[in-house]
Amino acid sequence: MTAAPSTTAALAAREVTRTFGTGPGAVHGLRGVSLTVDPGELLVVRGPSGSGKTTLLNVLGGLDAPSSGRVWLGARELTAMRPDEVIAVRREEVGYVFQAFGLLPVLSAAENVEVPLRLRRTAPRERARRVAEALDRVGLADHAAQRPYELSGGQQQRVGIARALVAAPRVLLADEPTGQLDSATARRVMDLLRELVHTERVAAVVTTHDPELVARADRVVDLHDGELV
Ligand SMILES: Nc1ncnc2c1ncn2[C@@H]1O[C@H](COP(=O)(O)OP(=O)(O)OP(=O)(O)O)[C@@H](O)[C@H]1O
Repeated sequence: MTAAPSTTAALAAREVTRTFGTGPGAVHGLRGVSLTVDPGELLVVRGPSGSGKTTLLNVLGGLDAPSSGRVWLGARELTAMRPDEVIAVRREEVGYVFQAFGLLPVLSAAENVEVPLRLRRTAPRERARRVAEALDRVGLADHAAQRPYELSGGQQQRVGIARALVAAPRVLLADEPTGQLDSATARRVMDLLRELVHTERVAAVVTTHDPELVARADRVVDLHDGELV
């Protein structure tokens, strides 16, 4: 019997498993993971390499389907949707921050931030307004025209955060977002991420090994061999 998610949770997973392959060689990426994240909450998922952190984020964000179990974004069950519905809901509801920033090198900071709005077919004037606002929130209003290679690592990740939040998603997923930053820069980026999660009321799931990042969580869970412990 699978319990229904709390009505206030922005994100919920119940008894999620993800198995790669079959038979004796099968790899159990996730084994019965259940969690909920509320709006404005920063949940850190900590775990050693290979514990299933990336697999969990992929399943929570609808980039991968679980082998069993259920996932909800708000009241909508991702695991009950057709693939095209999942893609549409993902664009509407989920922002991603990547370890290696994931910026397109030929685009300026502003154009990178604009990408999710173009995917959602937001009108040009509204796009320009939202991009300027998002860059301002991450302190990069004066760097809008610069390409990623003209920015520091911390600035590039701030562009990544602006891009993830520009379309006001319900959920933010970040896989080792400070993994490529020196510790002082990582602290500043984390402080910004935490502040934005709280002010924008987005439900965030962030994976990390970084103790600085763990210290800034509202809640921490540990993943070991695909299980929450
Ligand atoms: N597409 C796949 N096919 C087969 N096995 C996979 C696949 N993706 C992940 N795995 C396996 O599932 C387990 C969890 O992997 P995952 O990448 O989620 O771990 P992780 O905690 O994110 O690790 P890291 O911190 O090194 O990124 C590992 O044993 C991995 O080899």
